[in-house]
Amino acid sequence: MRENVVEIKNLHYSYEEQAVLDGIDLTVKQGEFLGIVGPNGSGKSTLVKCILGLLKPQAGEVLLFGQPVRTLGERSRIGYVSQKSNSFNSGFPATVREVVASGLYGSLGLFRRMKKQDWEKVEEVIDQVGLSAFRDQNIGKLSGGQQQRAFIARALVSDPRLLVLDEPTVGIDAKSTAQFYDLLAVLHREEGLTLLMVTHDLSVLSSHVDRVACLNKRLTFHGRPDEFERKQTEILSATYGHEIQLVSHGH
Ligand SMILES: Nc1ncnc2c1ncn2[C@@H]1O[C@H](COP(=O)(O)OP(=O)(O)OP(=O)(O)O)[C@@H](O)[C@H]1O
Repeated sequence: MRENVVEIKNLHYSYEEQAVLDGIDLTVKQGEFLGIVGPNGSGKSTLVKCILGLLKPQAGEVLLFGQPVRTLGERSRIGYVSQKSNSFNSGFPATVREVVASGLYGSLGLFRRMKKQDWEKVEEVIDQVGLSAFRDQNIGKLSGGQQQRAFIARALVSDPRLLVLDEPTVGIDAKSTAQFYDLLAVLHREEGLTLLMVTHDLSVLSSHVDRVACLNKRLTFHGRPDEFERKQTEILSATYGHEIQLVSHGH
C-alpha cells in the first residue's frame, strides 16, 4: 500500500476569535497530485501553513510521512513554493544559480560549505526546469514564469519527497502557466513526486491533478477530478456559495 505522505486529522485552526479551519480530515498518498481550491479567505494558505508546521493548530494533528510535523527532523524533505516568491525586483543581487543553491542551506546549515556534488545538483535542477540559458542571469531580470521555475528548482535541489505550491501561477501569463504545469506533470508522472497545490484556477483540475479538495473552512469535497466534474454544480455551490461552472480545457 502507498504511504501516507500527509495525514491531517480533525484539524481546527483559529486566528484569535475567528475559526478558519474546522474539522479538516485529509490524506495525501505517496505519488498523488492534490489540488486545493476554495474562495478567497477560505483557509487554504492557513491549511498549507499548518501542513508545513509553521502554524500550530488548536486541535487535531498533521502527520508528514507518519510523524507529527512539528517533530519532523528532516524539514528539507518538503519543498515549498509560495505565491509571493515571484516578486523580486530587477535589482535583486542574486543569480539563478545562487537562488537555487540557497535551497540547500536548510539541509546543509548556513555555514557548511557546498561540496562539488551539491553544485552538480544545483546545475541538474536548473537544467530540469529549463533555465540552462539563465544560470548566471540576475533573478530579478527574469520573467515571472521563469522566476517561478527558479523557485521550483530551489525547492527541488534538496530532493524533497513532497512539493507544496501555494498559488504558484498568480501573475504569470497563460503560456508560462502552461509550461509550468507541463513541468509539474513531469515531476509528478515521471519522478513520482507527491504534489500539493493551492490554486484559484479550476480549469487545471480536470487535466492535471489526480485528487481535488474543495475548502471553505470545512472540506466540502475530496475526491477524483471526474467525480468533481460530475457533481460540480453542488460542490461549487457548497464551496463558493453560488453556482459557477467549471470550464473544462479537456487536455
Ligand atoms: N495572520 C492572520 N491573522 C488574523 N487573521 C488571518 C491571518 N491570516 C489569515 N487570516 C484570516 O483567515 C482567513 C483565511 O485566510 P487564508 O489566507 O488562509 O485564506 P485563503 O483561502 O488562502 O485566501 P486567498 O485565496 O485569498 O489567498 C481570512 O479571513 C483571513 O483574513
